[in-house]
Amino acid sequence: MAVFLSAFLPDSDASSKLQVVDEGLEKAGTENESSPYKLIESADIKAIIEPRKPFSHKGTYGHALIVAGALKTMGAALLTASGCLYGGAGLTTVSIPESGLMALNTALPEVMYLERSHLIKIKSLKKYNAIVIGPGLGKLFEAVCMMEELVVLNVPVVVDADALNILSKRDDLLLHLAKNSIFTPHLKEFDCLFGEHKSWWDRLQTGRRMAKKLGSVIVLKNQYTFIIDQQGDVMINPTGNPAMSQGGMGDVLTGLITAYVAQGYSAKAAAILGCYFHGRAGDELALSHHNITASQLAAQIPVTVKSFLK
Ligand SMILES: NC(=O)C1=CN([C@@H]2O[C@H](COP(=O)(O)OP(=O)(O)OC[C@H]3O[C@@H](n4cnc5c(N)ncnc54)[C@H](OP(=O)(O)O)[C@@H]3O)[C@@H](O)[C@H]2O)[C@@H](O)CC1
Ligand SMILES: Nc1ncnc2c1ncn2[C@@H]1O[C@H](COP(=O)(O)OP(=O)(O)O)[C@@H](O)[C@H]1O
Repeated sequence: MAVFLSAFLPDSDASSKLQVVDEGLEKAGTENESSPYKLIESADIKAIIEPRKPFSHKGTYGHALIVAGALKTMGAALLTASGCLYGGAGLTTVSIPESGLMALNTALPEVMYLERSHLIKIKSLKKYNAIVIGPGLGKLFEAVCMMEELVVLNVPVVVDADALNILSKRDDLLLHLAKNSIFTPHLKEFDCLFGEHKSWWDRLQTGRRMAKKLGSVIVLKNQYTFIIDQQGDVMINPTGNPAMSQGGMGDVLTGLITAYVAQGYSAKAAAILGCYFHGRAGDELALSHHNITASQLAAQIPVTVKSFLK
């Protein structure tokens, strides 16, 4: 049965109505004329996800650093940290303003703290297996400097929210960010970064071109989230629902994707796993909840992954 791309877009366009979406990620190898648009299926996730190993310890699952939060948006940093924690990273450290320290220790005692001033000690950042910057960070001069430091560090990063808005004004940073980074914009952030678009079809084509140019993965968030890989192929995430439309939900997704990067998955695999389980956790909760808070969703993630693996 053919699935058409227009079914996954909030608007339709003559071009999108003609595009067929392959079901499953592995179609490329089995059909002569494969489509660049692929629908993620549970079999694809089973092929990617690895069970936790019997002889393992916290070091096995990586150390994630989250650079996020400002005085009035500290919650975004905490939600990102909870996504990372519940996503199974071995160790999670957040770099937030000192004013958030008490909230961090109260809400998430498993998470460690790194002073903002230590972010300029580039060598000390090399020990992290995954770094994310942006949620609730603000656009102040300090945030721009942190973005500059991460470009100098030249390691792949997960870039979200305010860090995306900073990059939208700094092509020099955007183009020099390490390849295999992951960008996680919603519609407004995407258009801020790459220019206004009249249709979702146009937005997707820009996403494909930019993912190739940057050599990175773009996670274009929407009701159906599009994961665009370094070759410009588009993976469509089928999970998620309107009960999830509450603030902070994207911060949890960002933390979850970062957890998978810390655990050693490739940028593409981490983005696919993160989006799929984020939406699936929401779908499970929506069976008994009219709406879902971001914190609730984070706590559901290990339950969802466990039941999926059974
Ligand atoms: N607890 C905390 O600390 C939280 C902190 N947060 C942090 O705050 C920072 C700024 O966040 P922000 O909400 O002010 O700006 P932003 O998300 O850019 O939205 C601006 C406008 O864009 C639109 N829009 C948004 N999403 C859309 C979508 N999916 N699809 C389509 N349109 C969408 C929408 O416009 P409208 O559609 O209403 O015209 C909206 O009004 C950022 O760092 C973030 O991490 C939040 O995560 C919340 C919890
Ligand atoms: N109706 C919906 N259907 C599916 N997913 C949704 C829906 N509403 C929100 N989401 C998901 O929630 C997240 C919202 O992200 P974002 O807009 O960045 O939130 P925030 O900035 O508040 O953290 C995205 O991953 C999006 O796919």
